[in-house]
Amino acid sequence: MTPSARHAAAICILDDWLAGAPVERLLTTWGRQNRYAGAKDRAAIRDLVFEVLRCRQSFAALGGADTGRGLVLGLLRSAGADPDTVFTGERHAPAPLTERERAAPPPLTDLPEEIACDCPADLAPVLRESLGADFRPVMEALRRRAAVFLRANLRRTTRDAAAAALAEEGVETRPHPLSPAALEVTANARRVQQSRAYAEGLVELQDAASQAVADLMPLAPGDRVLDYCAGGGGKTLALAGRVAARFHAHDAAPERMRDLPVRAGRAGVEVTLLGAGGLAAAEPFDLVLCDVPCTGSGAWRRSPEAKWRTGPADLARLTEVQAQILDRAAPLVGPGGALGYATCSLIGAENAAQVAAFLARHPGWTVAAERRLTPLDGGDGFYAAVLRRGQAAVRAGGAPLTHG
Ligand SMILES: C[S@@+](CC[C@H](N)C(=O)[O-])C[C@H]1O[C@@H](n2cnc3c(N)ncnc32)[C@H](O)[C@@H]1O
Repeated sequence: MTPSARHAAAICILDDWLAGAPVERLLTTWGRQNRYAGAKDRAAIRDLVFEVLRCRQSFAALGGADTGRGLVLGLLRSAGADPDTVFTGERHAPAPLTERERAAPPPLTDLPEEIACDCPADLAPVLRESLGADFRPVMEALRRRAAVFLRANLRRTTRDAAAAALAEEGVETRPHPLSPAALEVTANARRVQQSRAYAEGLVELQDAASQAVADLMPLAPGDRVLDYCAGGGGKTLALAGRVAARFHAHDAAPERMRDLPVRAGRAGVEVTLLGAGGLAAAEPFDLVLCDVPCTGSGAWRRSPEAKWRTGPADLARLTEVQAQILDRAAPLVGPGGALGYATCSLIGAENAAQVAAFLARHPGWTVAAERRLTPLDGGDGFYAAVLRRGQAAVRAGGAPLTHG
């Protein structure tokens, strides 16, 4: 496909997305309906669509319309490309620009801050309040594509040996400071899943901040561990990469754990899946981690669709679910054990305020460790806390914590 044809495909997909369809379904359907397009074309179209979604508001302003054409025009203008090289009207290319579309766009510096930095209007107040002085730089960081991170499976290899194995297959990486297991892919990320290192369980795809969250959880050999909101098991496997313990995974939607047995097999770890009925028989645990459902605002670079489809009503519903999960998980923690709480959110109501509300409902629990990460730290935005019954509070680095 020519670059123009790829942009034309992105315009169609974006129009359908604006009409309400989910982006992943649109991309899959487009691929099925256009079999002539090769893997490189599909990847390029996906990249175009995702880049637009990360910057929807500013691109709509630059392109003069919140439509597929307007957004792609805004994308080209933002990149300093000449739109006439794409909007040629030739076969499979978008129609030439109209006079109205040719009108000079407003400079980005003249746009309201929330539009210029692509912050959704509905959640802007809570994001501003939660991020303080970091609001603008974090929102700017969320406009850019996220790096690809790997977690070296330290039960099978070292980080250096995993990097060397990947390099033999052309995948270049460098260590990332957020976790002792984290590697940032610097070249040929698309080859990772076909690599031998991946097939043999030496590495897993996992954001570096997500790894840092797992690192914060207290864990000793032989511990009984429950990942209460396990989903695909990213956190379970990151914990299992640290020590030989007894790992259990649960999820209110058990079908979300369907890939976990295969991933655990590849990593060489054993994970027992527990349904709702199995929890009571398996407790108590030394660590119960609640990686709760959240707005995902810390991961909007990877899931930019959510940025425009999550609002205050979702936030209210999610904070209720988060509180319920903590209340249900806390009794599963045995004496001397820990309750872990994690979100990939940047919003205080889902993070420190959620933990503070739990402490208010459950006298005797304290915060033993806490960490807040934003994309300015390199990975996704995450919040994590470790709660214990009746212990003095210390921050992850050892400094005392105060809670209002
Ligand atoms: C953020 S995702 C988990 C991601 C996963 N821990 C990982 O690292 O790959 C949150 C998960 O919580 C599950 N969930 C939602 N409500 C729940 C509940 N009441 N109890 C347990 N799990 C729940 C969802 O099905 C979803 O899989």
